[in-house]
Order: sequence, then C-alpha cells, then structure tokens
Amino acid sequence: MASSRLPILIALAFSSLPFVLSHSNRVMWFQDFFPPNVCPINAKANTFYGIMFDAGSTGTRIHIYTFVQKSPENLPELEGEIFESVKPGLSAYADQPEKGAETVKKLLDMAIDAVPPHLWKKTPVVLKATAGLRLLSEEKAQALLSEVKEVFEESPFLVPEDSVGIMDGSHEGILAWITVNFLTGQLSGQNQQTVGTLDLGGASTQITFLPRFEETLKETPGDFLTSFEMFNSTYKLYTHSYLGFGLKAARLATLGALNMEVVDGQMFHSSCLPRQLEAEWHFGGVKYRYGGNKEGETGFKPCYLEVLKVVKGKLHQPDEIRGSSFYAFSYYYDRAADTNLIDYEQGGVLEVRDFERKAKEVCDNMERYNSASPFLCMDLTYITALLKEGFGFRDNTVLQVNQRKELQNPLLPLLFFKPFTCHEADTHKGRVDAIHKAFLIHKNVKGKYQEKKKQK
Ligand SMILES: O=c1[nH]cnc2c1ncn2[C@@H]1O[C@H](COP(=O)(O)OP(=O)(O)O)[C@@H](O)[C@H]1O
Ligand SMILES: [Ca+2]
Repeated sequence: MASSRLPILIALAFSSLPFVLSHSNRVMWFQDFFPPNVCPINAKANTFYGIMFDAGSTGTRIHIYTFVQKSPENLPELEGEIFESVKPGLSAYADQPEKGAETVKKLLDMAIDAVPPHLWKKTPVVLKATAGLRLLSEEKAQALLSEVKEVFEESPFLVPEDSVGIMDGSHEGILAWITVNFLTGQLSGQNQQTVGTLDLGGASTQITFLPRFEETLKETPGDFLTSFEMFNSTYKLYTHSYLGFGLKAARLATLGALNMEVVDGQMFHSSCLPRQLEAEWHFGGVKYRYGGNKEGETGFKPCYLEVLKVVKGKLHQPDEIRGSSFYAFSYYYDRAADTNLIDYEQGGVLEVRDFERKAKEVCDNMERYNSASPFLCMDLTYITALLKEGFGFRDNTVLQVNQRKELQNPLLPLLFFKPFTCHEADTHKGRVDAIHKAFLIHKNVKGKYQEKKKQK
C-alpha cells in the first residue's frame, strides 16, 4: 500500500469485517465489534492489535495487524502486519472439524507470540470463511465454525459475538472493488473513472463494476446490484459471486465430478488432461481419481467444448462490460504468471485473447507442459471460456493482471474510512452511529431504483 495513504486509517480498522446484517435491508459493517479502548484518553502513544482470518477454499490465512495511535486527537495508523497461511483450507476438514480448527489454532499461536500479553484481552480475533464453506452442507460448515469458535474462546483474545462466520459473496466483490479503486486513486477527487474487478478464487468467482449506463441498471437482476455510501458518495455497484465457478470447483465440474457422490475407485476423464495421466486429487474433503482420455481426443478444441458446458448460459452477461477494462487477480494472476503472460513481480496488462492463445499453446503440447501442473490446460481453457462465454467479454477486452498483496487483505477497505474522530467516537454507540453514517450497504437496490423511477 502506498505509504502516503497509510495515515488515512480509522480507529476501527482492526475490528474485522463482520458484515452484520441488520434487521432492515441494511448491512452494517462493524456493529458489536468494538474493543472498548480504541480511543484512549491521555495516551501519548498507544499500540494495539487486531487479528483477522481469511478462510478461503484453498487455504486459511492470518493477518495480525499492529496499529499505533500517537495522540488522542489522531486516528491510529497501521504500523505493520504479520501474515501467514496454511493449506488446505478449512473445507478440506469437512469430516474432521476438530482437525480443521487445529490449523486455525496453529496460526493463532503466532498471534500469542506477536501480541504483548497485556493486550491479549483487548485484541479482537475474527474469522470470515468464503466459498469453500459455502459449498459444504450447513451442518458441516457449522460444525467447523463452532470448533473454530471454541479455539478462539480458549485463546486469551477478545472474541466478539459474531467473530466466526461465512462472508456474503457480494461483500467479497465489493471489498475487492473498493480496494482496487481506492489504491488507484479513483475514489477521491473529481473525474472518478473506476475500474471493475474480477476475482477468481478456488470455489467461487466475483465480478464487480460500477455501471455507467441506466440501461445496465434496468437489465440487471436486482440481487446483482448493491449500493453503498462512502466518503459522502453513493455507489451502486453491479456485483455477483458465482458459487462453484472458482477455478478448482470448475475443474470438478469439467470432470463431471462436482456435487457427485463419488463411488470408490471411480475415475473421471477429460480431454483437457494429458492422455496418459492417472492421478488423485483432494478437494473439499473428498478424494477424486482423474485422468486423460487414453483413446479419445485431447487438446484445446475438445477441451474448450468440455469447459463450455460448465459456463455457457450460466452467467449473467451485462452488455456494458464488453468494452471496458477490468482489474483481474487471484487465479487470473497465478495462471498468467505461471505461463509467463505477465511478470511475477510486476503483473502486467493482457487481453482476453492472450489467455486463449496460451491455452491453445499448452493444450496442444500437453506433454511439454505436463511437469508444471496436469491441470494447466484445463485451467487456462476455463479462464478463456469464463471470460468470453461466461461474462461475455470481447477478445480484445483489456485485463490488468496485477498481484498486489493488499488485494488479498480483506480488511483493507476498512482502513480507508475516516468516518469520525476519536472525540466523536467516545462511546460505543457513537462509534456504531458514525460508521453507519459513513458506510452503508443497501440490498435490493433495483427495487429502490424502480420505485424512484415510478415516482418521477
Ligand atoms: O493472502 C493471499 N496472498 C496471495 N494470494 C492469495 C491470498 N489469499 C488468496 N489468494 C489467492 O486466491 C486464490 C485462492 O482463492 P481462495 O482460496 O481464497 O478461494 P475462495 O475465494 O473461492 O474461497 C489463489 O489464486 C490465491 O493465490
Ligand atoms: Ca478468496
């Protein structure tokens, strides 16, 4: 993050991303998550901490934040972050929730070392799970979450009431959009030209952009639109999370194995895999056997047809995006960097057709690329089909594929708000109200939008 922006931090930055749903159609971000002494009085310099877990489908990550508040008048500044991750993600322990929670405990032990003992009780700890847990049955997901909650409660840290839960898919999209557009300076000043975001996770994928045309708002299903207020502006965003369309879930779908009761020894085949391949793969706590088409076809053409079945007609295609450029990350970045389409460090700018070109190159020469990952052909072909046939992007749509670590920081948007000063936020209620005013998310924007039109 550009260090000049660091001072724009808010006192509650560390207080997690709870996304508490309120009784109305509003989503509140912080309610009930305020550690008592955020705004110390008469303190010259005060350091405090916050612990956030991002429980993704492919891995669990811990962010331990340190904030320093130099004087009661100033807002705290982010001083540092300790980051660690483990694989696989929690959903791999669907049938062993205690073991899953063990992985969280190991990461949490790092926080015991990082946070001074006298601050343990004031340091909130939060875990937000994404698509891996959304794909599990309610019962299995809850079992995992309650084991995690127990681990938190046995720890010396502050455990807010809603500290462990599954994050709403649309919030994932909004967070990414805010992060990218804030970091690129689009949310401040005049002439805002925001950029849309594409996040390709393991189990779900998100698309988010700010529609420029009324037509888009009219044609979009209501639950794809979310509005929020920030820095005194209202943004009506198009955002949607497609569950089961993450890269790894798409592999299973292509193999015909997604949501299947896998029979022992059952083998799944695909023309997207090296002909002679026979292997095993674990995902979401299930073991899959898979391999190439020993006799049938292999290569880009048959693979594209296979993958097409997974995406064609399954996604909403907003016309407006065809000509715009998007910011793409997660597996878009990983696969582009793996195949030298972009630089690992710098990221780069691509067109959709570059993914297709690379997919052809890899799929039609699978023996050569086999050593990297047997799924490379399938992954690149899926990305191509998802972008073109799924979302409806043109071949020449420009994608900025940049890996910025901050993008993976689920707390970052909270660091941008400056909704109140410490003086205004002396009371718990004062803080909640201030945050409320500063940042609201409304659901069902379409309903509202139509109502407004009728009134006109
Ligand atoms: O902290 C991070 N740093 C870098 N990349 C990350 C981080 N967290 C997730 N990713 C990227 O996200 C993708 C995996 O998605 P994830 O496991 O979060 O699935 P989900 O979003 O579908 O639950 C990979 O491309 C991985 O590189
Ligand atoms: Ca993710």
